Amino acid sequence: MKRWLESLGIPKKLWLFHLVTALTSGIVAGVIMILTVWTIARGNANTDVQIKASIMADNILPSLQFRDNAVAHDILAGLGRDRDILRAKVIEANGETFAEYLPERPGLAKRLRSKDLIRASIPIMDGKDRLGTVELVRDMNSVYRETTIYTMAIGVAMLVSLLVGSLLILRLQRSITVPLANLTRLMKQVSERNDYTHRTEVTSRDELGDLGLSFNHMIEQIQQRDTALGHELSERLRAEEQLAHLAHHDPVTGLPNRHFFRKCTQDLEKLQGSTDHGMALLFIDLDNFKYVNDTFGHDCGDQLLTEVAMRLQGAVRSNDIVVRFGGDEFVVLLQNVRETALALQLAEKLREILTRPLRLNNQEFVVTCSIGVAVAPLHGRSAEELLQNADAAMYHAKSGGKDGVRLWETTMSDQSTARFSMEADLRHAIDRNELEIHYQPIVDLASQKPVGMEALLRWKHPIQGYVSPMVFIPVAEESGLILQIGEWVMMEAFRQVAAWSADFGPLSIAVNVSARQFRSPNFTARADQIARDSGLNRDQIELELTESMVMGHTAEAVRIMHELVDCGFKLSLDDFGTGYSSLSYLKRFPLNKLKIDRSFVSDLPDDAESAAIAEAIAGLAHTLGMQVVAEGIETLEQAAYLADRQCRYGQGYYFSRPLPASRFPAYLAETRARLLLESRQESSRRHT
Ligand SMILES: Nc1nc2c(ncn2[C@@H]2O[C@@H]3COP(=O)(O)O[C@H]4[C@@H](O)[C@H](n5cnc6c(=O)[nH]c(N)nc65)O[C@@H]4COP(=O)(O)O[C@H]3[C@H]2O)c(=O)[nH]1
Repeated sequence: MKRWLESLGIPKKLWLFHLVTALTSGIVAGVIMILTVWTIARGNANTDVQIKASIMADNILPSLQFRDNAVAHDILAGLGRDRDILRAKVIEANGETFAEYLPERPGLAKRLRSKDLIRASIPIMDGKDRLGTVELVRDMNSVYRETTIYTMAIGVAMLVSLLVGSLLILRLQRSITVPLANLTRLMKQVSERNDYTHRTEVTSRDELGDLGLSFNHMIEQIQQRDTALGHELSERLRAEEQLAHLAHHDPVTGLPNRHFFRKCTQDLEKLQGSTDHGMALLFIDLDNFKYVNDTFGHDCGDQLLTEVAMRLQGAVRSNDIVVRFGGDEFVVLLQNVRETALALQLAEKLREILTRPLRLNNQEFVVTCSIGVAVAPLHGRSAEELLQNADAAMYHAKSGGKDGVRLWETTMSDQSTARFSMEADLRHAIDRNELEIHYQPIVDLASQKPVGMEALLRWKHPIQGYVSPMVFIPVAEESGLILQIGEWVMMEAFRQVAAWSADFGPLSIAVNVSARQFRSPNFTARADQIARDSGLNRDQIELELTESMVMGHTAEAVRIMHELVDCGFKLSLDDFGTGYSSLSYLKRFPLNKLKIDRSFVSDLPDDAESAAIAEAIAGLAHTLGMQVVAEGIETLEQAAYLADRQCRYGQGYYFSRPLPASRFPAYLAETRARLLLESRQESSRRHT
């Protein structure tokens, strides 16, 4: 029963409740009312018969006194109009019937035998004497009638109230079930379809109305959270995608990066077992990217890289992979290429495409590149091995004059290893006192007097002997060791020249500064501190910069140069004329000297072109208020030629090779003595 009740819906429960309540209360009330009506009707009938009997007793008294029973009978017959009176009788005191009236009613005898009769017996008194008794008998018909009528009225009232109650219940039931059904439908929509757009209609202000409002509010909040969550989720997904893209792609060119390359080659190797199916790897390094980047700024450099990336991608097949491997390094993985001839042919094609002129910042550039090629399985069975070998081949292409393609050969690995071991050895060079500075005099060309010197670094390798700075300075630059080495050179040279200046009078010292040193954040402060510690005057110190390091990021370079000049250092521009000198910039630089590169000096005075260049540089420097130093003077003619063309200073083997510190004082002393002697001889010749 309980289960059955629980399984019923609210409308049916309401109906059941209503029926049970209405019927129970109707029946109870009906029974009580019928009983009450019955009791009252019976009481009324009883009273009525008593009253009638009393009246009859009073009326019949004379008939009894005069013993006229006919009159008595007539009086009794007057009760005949009352349909409920069944018998009226006058009994004398002696018990004999004086008069009796029996109305003519159908079934009177049967009715008189009924148990439900009301009897009234009233004495007929004459004063204090009782003459007889009036006896009336009536049946219960009127009581039954009355009770029946009431019962029917109650029944009708009950039916009407049941009907009205049902209508009310129907309304009540609708006012409950409709909002509940709406809520249920909405909830299903939310839970099954995650659709938060709908709201339930709130029509009442009762608890159900509150429930509807609360539900709508809840949906509203869920919708907002859902939207926010969805937004957040899509943001996060986008960020994750972006991160994944960034982790595997180069932001400048959009090409896959080295991480992508490694992952991709690992996947390929897993898939295909090894590289036996054929794979060629091209390692491409741009030859003059650093110059473009330093001279024309990073934006220009980035444009160049993007253009290179586009050209490479446009030139390979769709299943080949082009990767930006590092700064100006690109790797191209050619799939299903087994023949070295084909790989070389493709590499040559790429080299040719890359060297086609391109325009950046309204200027035309030609970018050359060096390409190393390694082909599987001949030059390596794994992508990593191929990469190393192609890299080594690329180095050889570069050191062989750049702008070329080289196929990997077994001997190359040894040379690459040698480069790495050089870097490792160089790290210990300072600690192991393997570095030395040699000093090359700088001479006043007119008087031939040494006025200063250039510090030139030497590395005395324990096994290889003297290693040229042309070889180890690039390694030091690339590895960052140049910062430490450069500081050591300044410390050693400043200290040394301070000591010689004390003995020989003020001498100037020119120190080469590398690009990396120049751009290091605290270069000026460090140089200033080292100069202070050495005791050497700042105006004796000349820092040699190169064109490429000051032409790029000009504003920043000019700022650093001014910082150095403000500290009291002199600045000179080394190897002038070999780079891509922008003369318009030159006048913005606070330079003290221009150094004519020895390549223009070596062919002097016969080569007209070199002579014109040397002369132009000297003239330009003169116009800009700078002094000129010619490098690489090897002959008297060169010295004389340059001296005649506004070139005040010179250095070169003609005057002296770079000398170790131990021999430099002797050189100074001898030169001075010689010059003194020569000047005395000259003056005595004049006098004679
Ligand atoms: N053929 C010929 N050569 C002559 C003559 N006179 C001088 N030289 C050589 O010319 C180079 C001049 O130095 P540089 O142009 O600054 O070029 C330098 C400079 O760029 C760099 N370098 C040397 N020492 C340092 C240093 O301490 N720091 C930095 N950053 N670079 C250095 O290494 C380069 C090469 O230095 P070195 O091999 O010492 O070569 C030196 C010098 O030995 C001559 O008459 N004929």
